[in-house]
Amino acid sequence: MIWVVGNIEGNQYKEPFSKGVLARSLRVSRLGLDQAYEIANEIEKELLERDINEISVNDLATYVADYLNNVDPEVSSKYKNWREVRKSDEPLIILIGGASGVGTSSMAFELANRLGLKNIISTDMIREVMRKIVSKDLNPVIHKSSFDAYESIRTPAIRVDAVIEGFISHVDVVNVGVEAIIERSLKEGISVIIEGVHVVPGFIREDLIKKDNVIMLILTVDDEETHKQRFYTRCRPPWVKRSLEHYMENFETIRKTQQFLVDQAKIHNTHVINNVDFRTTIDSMVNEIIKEFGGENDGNEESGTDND
Ligand SMILES: Nc1ncnc2c1ncn2[C@@H]1O[C@H](COP(=O)(O)OP(=O)(O)O)[C@@H](O)[C@H]1O
Ligand SMILES: O=C(O)[C@@H](COP(=O)(O)O)OP(=O)(O)O
Repeated sequence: MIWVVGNIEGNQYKEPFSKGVLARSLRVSRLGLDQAYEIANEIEKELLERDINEISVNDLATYVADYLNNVDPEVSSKYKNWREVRKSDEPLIILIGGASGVGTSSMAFELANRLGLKNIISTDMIREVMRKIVSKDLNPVIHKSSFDAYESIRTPAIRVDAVIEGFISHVDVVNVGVEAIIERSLKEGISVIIEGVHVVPGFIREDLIKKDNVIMLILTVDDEETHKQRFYTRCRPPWVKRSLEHYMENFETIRKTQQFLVDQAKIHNTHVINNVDFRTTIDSMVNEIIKEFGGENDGNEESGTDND
């Protein structure tokens, strides 16, 4: 057996080498699951052949990076960059916004897998909790979808655009919950991905969004027809209870909310990714995250673990 030795706040710990843990940490470098396991397997074999039965986390990381360098230097560099990011004592707060149907939940799930993060919070669920607390009479807009919230605005104000006004009122309320999750995650040191239509540039408090360990990404589907198709695929499985009709009837207003999100992203310098191809989107997200969190590789490995 090989023991991996690490250090947390001056305390040494030892754990058995796990191919599963190593394979998961390799996935950030765009390796498929099979290839990641294969490489983890090979590395274990090599260590055993060299009679290494105890290795520090840092030495293991260097070993892995060197091994990967022979497989593909780009993969090795991604691995090293991500480890740089994980050296930080701060949790990562990743916010993924996008209009209904563009793929925020699918991409959040995939990203969590790639980065080995364990917490994903959907803003739809935050809204659901709020609906139990705030009655329909008191705040009708959050009892609707973001894109048809305008139908329940009570005040007959003079509106430039009712859909956007409804969207803003809707997001503004749910945003209180989003901020609470960010605050709690920062306080507890828990990395989290928060995803959904209620993640909108310009809405989250400046002091939170400006933190070095908080990043926001906006997904879009620029092509209308592709966007429409996403609702078909999403509603196809027989266990899905969401009505396709609801989204098709409101498709134009959903597109309007997307345009609003893009405009807001421009104003607030938020990165926008056109989510067409699954792998390209994930790669762009990983690259942005590594860039934002200062993981540019200088080639020097020191400390940190991958198991957040
Ligand atoms: N890049 C992509 N390529 C193909 N299908 C995708 C992609 N991203 C998401 N989808 C599919 O589109 C549908 C909507 O995605 P979903 O994650 O539910 O969107 P959202 O949470 O933003 O409403 C799902 O069926 C999902 O599998
Ligand atoms: O309010 C909205 O726009 C959608 C967002 O959810 P996704 O479509 O992004 O999952 O929620 P809905 O009311 O359809 O449950």
